[in-house]
Amino acid sequence: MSFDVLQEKIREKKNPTVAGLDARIEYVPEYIRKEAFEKYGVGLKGAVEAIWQFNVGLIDALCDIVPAVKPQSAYYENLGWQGMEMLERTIRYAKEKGLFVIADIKRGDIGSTATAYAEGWLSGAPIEGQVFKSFDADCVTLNGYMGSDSIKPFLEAAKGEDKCAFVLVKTSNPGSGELQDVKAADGRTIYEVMGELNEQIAAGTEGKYGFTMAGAVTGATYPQQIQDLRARLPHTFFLVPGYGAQGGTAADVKYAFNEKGHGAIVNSSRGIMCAWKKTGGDGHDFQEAARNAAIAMRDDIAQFVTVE
Ligand SMILES: O=C(O)c1cc(=O)[nH]c(=O)n1[C@@H]1O[C@H](COP(=O)(O)O)[C@@H](O)[C@H]1O
Repeated sequence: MSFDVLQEKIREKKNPTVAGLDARIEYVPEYIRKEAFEKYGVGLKGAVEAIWQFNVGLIDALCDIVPAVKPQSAYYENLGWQGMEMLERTIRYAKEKGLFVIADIKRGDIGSTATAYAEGWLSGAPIEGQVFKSFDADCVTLNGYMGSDSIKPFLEAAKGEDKCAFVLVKTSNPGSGELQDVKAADGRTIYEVMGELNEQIAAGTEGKYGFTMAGAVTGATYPQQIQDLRARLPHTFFLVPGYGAQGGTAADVKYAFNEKGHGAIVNSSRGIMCAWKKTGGDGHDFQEAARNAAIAMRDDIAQFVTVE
């Protein structure tokens, strides 16, 4: 329960950032792609092998720098069942390396269906009186805009396992204001209503750092809204995507943290995975480039936030 496990890992590494594992085949250096395609042919199987090699390389290069990784399910789903099997392997490998794994699945559905998702991603599937785990992530992202009954089954599944969830509140994309910034009858914006509902749903699950097991996604591209949400939601841990490739800066994300430098983690996916494309090399240096980009991000944020 709560975000204590993640907050501890952040404190150990003095680094409140998470590396996204969102590989498209064109992000993988050519020498890795070539070898995989020679072995398995140009197709889904070859692409899965190439991305697996890339993920292992990234995890090895980053595991002593970042506390967490966030694979986005879409980049595995688009390779079919072989992609999903590789996602399961990636999650297992990252956990073996001591990383906290946030499975970015953005799910949300009626209670019975949400329970099935929650079993698959968090607690395991109950079969003939036994529980069988598959993806076994530490945390998931959810789209809770269907309401509290679409979130609660995930919190139920996460209970007793030191697991948790992030619920979309104010997202980083350009269209996020179309619905999320609309004012409700009581004058609050929809994202404020969502954030407060989410904090209420999980009330009572606060851990030693004071955060409940239901975190919130607050995009780095909307710093004013992050500031608003930090003030409204003192018990909510924030996932802040949108740093780097989407234009968010360290000065923008600083508002997500409390006075102790706790309560938030900032994501970068393309900025770390694709760093090798900016070194002028042919990709053989992808691990060093990713590592340097992760260190630069950590040091950039440290100019504004000190994690106590
Ligand atoms: O839930 C998320 O992680 C998420 C929410 C959001 O509002 N915006 C957002 O970009 N994301 C995810 O964060 C990652 C951002 O990737 P980069 O822009 O490459 O750093 C992707 O995996 C997105 O799916």
